[in-house]
Amino acid sequence: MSTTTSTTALSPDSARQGYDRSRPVRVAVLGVGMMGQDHARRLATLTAGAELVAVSDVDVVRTDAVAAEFGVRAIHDPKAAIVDPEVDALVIATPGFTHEELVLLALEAGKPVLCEKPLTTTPETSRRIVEAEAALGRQLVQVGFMRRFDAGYQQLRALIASGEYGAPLFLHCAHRNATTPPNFSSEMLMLDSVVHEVDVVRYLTGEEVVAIRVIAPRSTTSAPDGLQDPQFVIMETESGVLVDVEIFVNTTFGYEVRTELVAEKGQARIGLPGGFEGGMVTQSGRGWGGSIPKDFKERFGAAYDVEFQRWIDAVRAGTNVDGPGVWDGYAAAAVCAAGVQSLKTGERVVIDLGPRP
Ligand SMILES: NC(=O)C1=CN([C@@H]2O[C@H](COP(=O)(O)OP(=O)(O)OC[C@H]3O[C@@H](n4cnc5c(N)ncnc54)[C@H](O)[C@@H]3O)[C@@H](O)[C@H]2O)C=CC1
Ligand SMILES: O=C1[C@@H](O)[C@H](O)[C@@H](O)[C@H](O)[C@H]1O
Repeated sequence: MSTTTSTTALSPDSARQGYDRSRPVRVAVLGVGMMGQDHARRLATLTAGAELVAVSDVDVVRTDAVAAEFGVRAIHDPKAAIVDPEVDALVIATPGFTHEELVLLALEAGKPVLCEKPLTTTPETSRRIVEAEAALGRQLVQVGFMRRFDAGYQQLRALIASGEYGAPLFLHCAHRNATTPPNFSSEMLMLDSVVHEVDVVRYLTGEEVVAIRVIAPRSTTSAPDGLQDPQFVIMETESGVLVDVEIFVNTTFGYEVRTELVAEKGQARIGLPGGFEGGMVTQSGRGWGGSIPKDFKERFGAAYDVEFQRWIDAVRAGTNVDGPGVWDGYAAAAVCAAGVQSLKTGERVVIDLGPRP
């Protein structure tokens, strides 16, 4: 049964003390659109040690409908959900531009957060979160860069780290979506989509991205008017690994995320049909073929599952984060902002992250 709460009394002391670890972590999901509903289902049905207790969305009709579906509380004011004494931890799945305010409130309430990517949409706002968490003196915020939990990316990282193939030289990436939601802007190809490759490059190489250039080729006729799609992104890491990303978000046919490593003594690829996304390659008669995932929920479904389980395990263990944190979110935001600048000017833009608190 769902109940409706519009405001809840602040209880910062009890929230700061953490929760009773003998029971499941009581989680509220803020923003129950496409991803939030998927995460709510994950928490309600799959993640061990978690209990979905509430959902909250500025769209109150949606809040009530999703709450009723899962039999949890509908909290109409997302800020009230953050300080609710019966909520131990939060998943933020609202649009990126809302993340700063919600994450800062969660930090103030002393509650662990799994915030969907991007951490925020500008380096300045992400930096404020980095500083707020540093001032608190403990990690509370994990960022939803789920590719770090994908078996393919984990294998590729281990291969690079082993040194067996020598130093990495190039990473060739392709990131293709079938279609985009309404209002998807040219900047969002960088801020919403390539932000994943920025994180992947940092995760795979263990290096920061120091420069970026974005080239705007001819646009596909399948893209809405005015949308620069595709784009070609070139990044350089600290040691000079060169990364190219074809970002193409209106392919019309399906979802593909590929990464190819070229190293001194070997090469490796992930994301091809039959690879780690679970696709199958078939041969029969005189034909061969495979299937292409429909979208990220299919391609990275297992990665989101692992991401959530490890996050809940970390919250139960009191470490709160087991994956990318606020610095990773900030670094990605800084690279993406430079990418947006480069898209406008066509120039190579150098990135300076400044000191890490
Ligand atoms: N990791 C991944 O692969 C993916 C991550 N995302 C990320 O997930 C987040 C949500 O994306 P979608 O689900 O696609 O968006 P969506 O538009 O489907 O849902 C967002 C929901 O948030 C609600 N909302 C807006 N402002 C709010 C606020 N201040 N407080 C509470 N609710 C608010 C909206 O009413 C809506 O229901 C974004 O950060 C996006 O970048 C999205 C797709 C895939
Ligand atoms: O995060 C995601 C979306 O927001 C984004 O729009 C897609 O391009 C990504 O592939 C997906 O993982």
